[in-house]
Parts: sequence; C-alpha cells; structure tokens
Amino acid sequence: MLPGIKLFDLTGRVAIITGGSKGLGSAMAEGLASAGANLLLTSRNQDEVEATAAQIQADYGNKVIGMAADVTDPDQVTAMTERAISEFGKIDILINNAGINIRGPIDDITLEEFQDVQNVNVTGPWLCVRSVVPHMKKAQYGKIINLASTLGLVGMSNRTPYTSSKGAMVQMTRALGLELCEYGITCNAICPGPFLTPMNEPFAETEEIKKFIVGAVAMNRWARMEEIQGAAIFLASDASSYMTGSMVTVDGGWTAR
Ligand SMILES: NC(=O)c1ccc[n+]([C@@H]2O[C@H](COP(=O)([O-])OP(=O)(O)OC[C@H]3O[C@@H](n4cnc5c(N)ncnc54)[C@H](O)[C@@H]3O)[C@@H](O)[C@H]2O)c1
Ligand SMILES: O=C(O)[C@H](O)[C@@H](O)[C@H](O)[C@H](O)CO
Repeated sequence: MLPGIKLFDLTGRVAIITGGSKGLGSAMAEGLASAGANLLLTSRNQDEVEATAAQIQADYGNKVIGMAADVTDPDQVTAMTERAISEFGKIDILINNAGINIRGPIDDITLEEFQDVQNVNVTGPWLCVRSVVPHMKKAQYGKIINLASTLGLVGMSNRTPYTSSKGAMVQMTRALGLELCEYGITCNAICPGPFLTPMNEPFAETEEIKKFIVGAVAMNRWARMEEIQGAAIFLASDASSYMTGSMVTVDGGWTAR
C-alpha cells in the first residue's frame, strides 16, 4: 500500500520560519505545527515573536521557540541557525517568509527604500539558505520554501521594489532547486496572491487595491489566512519529494488569466 495521507506528516520535523510572528508566517507556523513539526520562529520584535510562539505551543503541544533575528544581519542569521541546532539538533525545513513591500511611483521611491526591499526580500533569504545548508547537506535532507509572490510572475504598477525582489526570488528558487537536489535538499517557492495580512491591511480600502481584486483575481476576493497552509505543509513534507525549483501559485486564479 502506498503511504497516501501519511506523506504530509511532519511529526518530529524541525522548521525555521522567518517573519513568523504574524501574517502568513504565523499562519504557516500553525499549519506545520498541526502536522506535527517543532518550530523556531523569528522576527525583528522579540516580544511579538515570543507571544506567537507561546500561543502556537499552547494550542498544538509542539515545541515552538520565538527568537528575535533580522534576516538582513549575517550574525543574527548565524545565531538563528545555531539556536535551532542547539535546541533541536537539526533543521529539516526553512521557510523564507520575512518580507516587506514599499509601494509608490518610481519617481517617489528613494534609493534607500528600493535597497531596503531587496535587502529584506532577497539578501535575507540568501543569507538564511547559506546559513542552514551546511547542516542540511550533512543530513542529506532539507526542504527550503521561499515566499515569492504572484508579483514575481506578473507585473503591477507602483511596485518596482517589490516586483524586482520577488522576480529575483523566483529565479533564486530555480537556481537553488537545481544546485541542492543532489544533496537531498529541495527548494520550491509559494507565490501567494492577495492575503489580508498586516502587510496589506493599510491598503485594503484603497480604490487601487479594490479595483485590482475585482479586475485581476478570478475568485474576486482576498485569500483567507488558512489558505496558505496547504501549500506550506505540502512543500515542507515528503508529499512534494519529486519537486524542486517549482513555483506553487496560491492566487485565486490571478495568474491563470
Ligand atoms: N500578504 C500577501 O498578500 C502576500 C502575497 C504574496 C507574497 N507575500 C509574501 O509573504 C511573506 C509574508 O508576508 P505577510 O503579508 O505575512 O507580511 P507581514 O508584513 O504581515 O509579516 C511579515 C513578517 O516578516 C517580519 N519581518 C520583516 N522584516 C524582517 C526582517 N528584516 N527580519 C526578520 N523578520 C522580518 C515581520 O516582523 C513579520 O513577522 C512576505 O515575503 C511577502 O512578500 C505576501
Ligand atoms: O499591494 C500590493 O503590493 C499587493 O497587494 C501585494 O502585497 C500582494 O498582496 C501580493 O504580493 C500579491 O502577490
């Protein structure tokens, strides 16, 4: 008999999720915890990330640690990896979720803003992968999941920093997917459509976004937070063992148009 649903089981697996204090990061943390994984969540704010970790640990019973670590700081990324190894002895899964979005016409965006977005959204994930990969190579096992975006696949006006960074993550996923699979490590990306997270909440009532949701998203609505969990559990588990360098869109039909 083939394993079937057991392929999705994450019992005993260890996952790092960057930007795990809120939004999609905390939704995916709950999803992985419900499938049995132990977690190290990071974000820049110690109190916030500790509170999220404590809540998930209380709700699901798994070991969940919250730690302040900025993905753009190589020393803090090293500390993140060392903490995961000292607490759990291994790292099976890395979800590169931390990200920011600065919107505006190109002549309003400053160089510093453009570079900040590339730093968090591209350099950060690259640093995290570089840091965990030696442990994954030693174990000959690893599942790396990057949060790209539909905006890595299609364009949108007034989004030059964000679209540039997410396009880069699509290509980084493909390159890592090829480079690492000989070590038993896969790298895939989720390309979410619009989710009503703290990143998007301030813009939810703008005419631009309302028009866009109706005009571009076939399902004609924002995604619900739990709608990210299936893709995250799938890519974190052995259910996706023959996938590397793939983009999984969760976008209500946006890119099918
Ligand atoms: N919300 C969406 O509709 C959507 C769509 C497509 C892609 N994404 C991507 O999904 C990811 C999560 O988005 P979200 O909407 O949940 O965002 P969010 O703003 O709600 O949460 C982002 C998280 O990242 C953390 N973070 C930000 N900068 C950091 C840094 N330098 N170091 C460590 N942590 C940092 C924040 O503390 C927070 O925990 C991002 O990469 C985003 O680009 C989101
Ligand atoms: O206003 C924006 O820039 C968009 O709403 C993004 O935040 C998207 O939600 C997401 O990236 C979709 O792919």
